[in-house]
Amino acid sequence: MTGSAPSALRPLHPVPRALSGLVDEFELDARGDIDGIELTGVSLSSATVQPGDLYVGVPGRNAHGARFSAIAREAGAVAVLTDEAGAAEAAASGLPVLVTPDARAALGAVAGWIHRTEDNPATLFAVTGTNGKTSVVYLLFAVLSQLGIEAGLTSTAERRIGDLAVTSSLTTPEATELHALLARMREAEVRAVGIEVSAQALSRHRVDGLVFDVAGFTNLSHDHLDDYADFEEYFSAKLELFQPDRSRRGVVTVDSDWGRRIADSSRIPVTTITSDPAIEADWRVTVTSETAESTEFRLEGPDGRSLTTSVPLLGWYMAANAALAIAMLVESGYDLDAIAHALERDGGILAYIPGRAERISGERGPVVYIDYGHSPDAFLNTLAAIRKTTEGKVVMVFGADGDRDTTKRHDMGAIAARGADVVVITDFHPRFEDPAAIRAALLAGARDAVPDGEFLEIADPRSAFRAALALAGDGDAVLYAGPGHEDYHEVAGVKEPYSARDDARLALQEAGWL
Ligand SMILES: CC(=O)N[C@H]1[C@@H](OP(=O)(O)OP(=O)(O)OC[C@H]2O[C@@H](n3ccc(=O)[nH]c3=O)[C@H](O)[C@@H]2O)O[C@H](CO)[C@@H](O)[C@@H]1O[C@H](C)C(=O)N[C@@H](C)C(=O)N[C@H](CCC(=O)O)C(=O)O
Ligand SMILES: Nc1ncnc2c1ncn2[C@@H]1O[C@H](COP(=O)(O)OP(=O)(O)OP(=O)(O)O)[C@@H](O)[C@H]1O
Repeated sequence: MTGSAPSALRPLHPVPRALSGLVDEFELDARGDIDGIELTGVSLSSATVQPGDLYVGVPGRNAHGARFSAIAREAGAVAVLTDEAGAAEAAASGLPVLVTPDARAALGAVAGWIHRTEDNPATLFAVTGTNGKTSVVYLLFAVLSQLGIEAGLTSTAERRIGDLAVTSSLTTPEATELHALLARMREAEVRAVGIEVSAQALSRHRVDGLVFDVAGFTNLSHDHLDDYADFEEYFSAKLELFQPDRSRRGVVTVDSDWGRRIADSSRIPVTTITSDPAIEADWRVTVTSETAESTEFRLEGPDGRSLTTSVPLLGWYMAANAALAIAMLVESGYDLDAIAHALERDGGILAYIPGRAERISGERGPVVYIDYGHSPDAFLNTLAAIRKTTEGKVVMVFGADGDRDTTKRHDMGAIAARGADVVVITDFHPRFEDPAAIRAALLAGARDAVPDGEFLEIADPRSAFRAALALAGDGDAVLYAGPGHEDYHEVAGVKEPYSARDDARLALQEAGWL
């Protein structure tokens, strides 16, 4: 049930809005004739412009978007919104130009106006945190569907409306895509939407123009320190979601100091949740049984009510994620007893999360998981969960992103070395970096942690996975961390087709285990 083509979902029947109305509403400086022009959409990239769109040219790392105004016009754009720096290039396209001091900052409200997002009756759930966002969004979707509610989601893996899905490019879409998606969801009568909100999205105005009904926080650990100067700055970006201009209510996991700080510093009503018996919170989750196939847990609420259910997913943290999803639903007005009834009827939460500790193996041979975890904390948790349900040895295959936070590599290597019996280091999206240097950094972390550990270095991921499989047998587990749901491998700017899930299935067939 993974997505199809990587295209955005837009409304099928947009109701046009007058360009002059936009100018008045946002007091824009209009240059050129705007009379009679109607807008049916808005795009931040010339590559995604559709006829009737407003093209928005913002400055980027590589270029000013206004440079692509002529291409946008050829694709059907009817006007350009940009800043003063882009105005001349935008005007050269011959389109009318609207100027505003910071076009990216204006974008959320503008996209919301064009797509009439305020008319959307859906309940909006936002999920943030370093790990678990995608999982919570899918768990929200699953429980809502089991309640008979038409649901939608946007995640790192896909944008989904019921059975319709497209592959995602960013974790959180740009405001242009997000508002269009919500308009499409309104057409499909979606009543509730789970939205994965990255720190980058908050910092870059991607969720502007929305106020979420309930925001959820999972945790904070080492990641994205290429984008943020330090943890404090990364934390501040996430904290923004728990303020009145972004969300109405919050449910915050207080297992860590970061969570407690969010709960204390937030200026919206916050309900707390924990899976740590030593911590006080409004909601408490206790894992009652863990197997390779499923995790069962009990959730106790603030008013003495509780439920016991299970997720068909590996690890205590999936129980924590499911409990967070349920608490968010209750905070938005759904009844805990109704949720308990639906889950009991169905024998637990019917969730499928693409590429999150996804079990690829069958009945015979080692248990093989493909996971999207690419941070030290994700490695720690997934390895601990696999260790708990594995009698034999644990073999781990992984690499690290090129051109992304380099400071986490040493810890990733060290945690893998400590948690797995055999570690196979391979390439994972080296992008423009030297792949050998990335592997060396991971190996150094592994060797520093476990000097006499068993480490293999195999650059080609296909060969690396097969080498790992050759070392495993019945009762053992192989964890391939990093690629998750993805269907490409990015080397020097080229995305080569590569699905770890498909390749792992093929390797299991070759080995006679599938
Ligand atoms: C560092 C960063 O955030 N870059 C984003 C930025 O790209 P950029 O500044 O490099 O853009 P640029 O190439 O200079 O182009 C400038 C403008 O011209 C437009 N353009 C450019 C070329 C062209 O032919 N036509 C055209 O219209 C671009 O759409 C852009 O609006 O603007 C682009 C358009 O919106 C984004 O796609 C791009 O995100 C890149 C892909 C990215 O990787 N972002 C990461 C940091 C990110 O946001 N990650 C989080 C992950 C969170 C998690 O893992 O938890 C996320 O939410 O996805
Ligand atoms: N609540 C949690 N606490 C700690 N680790 C978790 C938790 N949930 C998931 N993980 C780990 O993080 C990995 C990534 O999970 P998930 O994709 O749900 O996170 P994410 O926040 O969406 O990350 P990304 O935005 O990079 O996709 C999982 O495979 C698991 O190893």
